[in-house]
Amino acid sequence: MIHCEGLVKIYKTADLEVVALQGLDLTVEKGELMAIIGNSGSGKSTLLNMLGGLDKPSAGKLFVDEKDLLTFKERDLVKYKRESVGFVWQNNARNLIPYLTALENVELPMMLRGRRRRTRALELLDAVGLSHRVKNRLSELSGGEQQRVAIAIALANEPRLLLADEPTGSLDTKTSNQVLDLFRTLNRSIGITIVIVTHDPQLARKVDRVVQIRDGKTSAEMIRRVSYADELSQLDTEQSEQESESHIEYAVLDKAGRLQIPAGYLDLASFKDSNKVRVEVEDGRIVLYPSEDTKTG
Ligand SMILES: Nc1ncnc2c1ncn2[C@@H]1O[C@H](COP(=O)(O)OP(=O)(O)OP(=O)(O)O)[C@@H](O)[C@H]1O
Repeated sequence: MIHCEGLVKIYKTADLEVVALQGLDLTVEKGELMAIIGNSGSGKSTLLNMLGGLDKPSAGKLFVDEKDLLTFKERDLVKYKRESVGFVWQNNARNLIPYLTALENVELPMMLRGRRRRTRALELLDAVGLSHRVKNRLSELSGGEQQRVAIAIALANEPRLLLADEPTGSLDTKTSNQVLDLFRTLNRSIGITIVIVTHDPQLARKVDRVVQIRDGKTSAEMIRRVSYADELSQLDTEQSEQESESHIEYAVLDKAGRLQIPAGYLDLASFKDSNKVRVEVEDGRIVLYPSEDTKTG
């Protein structure tokens, strides 16, 4: 569904250049529900903007649904944004119009495409669990309910890809969980591919795969050992796993053979004061040893 290779984004301001993405590789399968995590400034929103066609990469490859976004003309981008992707933002003022009802808010993007709307808008509001609130103005809804309307709007034009930037950032834990469960339900029921950018490790636990970005590059991947549905059923029978056991962490090995050692591992005394490691192959494994240099001084 998504294939990025060596993606670079440089922002040029009056007197400086910021390299927000530094050769990022990422593949997302069709129908995946995945999260991108990373510290502030690591490049998460930049990546999401590239995936959504809101901004153009400076270099690299970016294919979504086998379409090469780097070759898109302005007209192709408008069509892509309108038909292929849906967005959900943390700040739902970006998605919603407060003085319109929930129903009118969902109808609006469909009107812009000249489509049959009322029935579909009602279906969408039902799908996000808001059939009892269709006539309420946005200003009369809670934060979680507004975010559900935002998700219904994002789905209005039947996109194949849903991009969410900190969608639970302004919600309390219980409401965040409900919104996340909704993402999961939609992912399973309509098979839509969902990419969520987040700081929230709890949110990251609820998806099948988490990709970590550091300094504009993918640095690690956590892949769920047990499906989320299985984990929930285990919770019911009180055989819950430890948090740390729900995902396996992988370091990312890039095409040039570069590997980023996970944060914390290099704090081991034997590795701490050297910028070299000895690399050996043993029984089909690649093993890293502290370099001899450290021992000899
Ligand atoms: N329009 C822009 N012009 C100049 N620099 C930018 C622009 N947008 C982002 N940057 C810079 O690019 C880098 C990556 O920013 P980005 O917003 O993608 O990070 P992020 O991981 O989403 O951070 P956060 O979690 O704080 O939102 C930062 O150094 C940021 O200051």
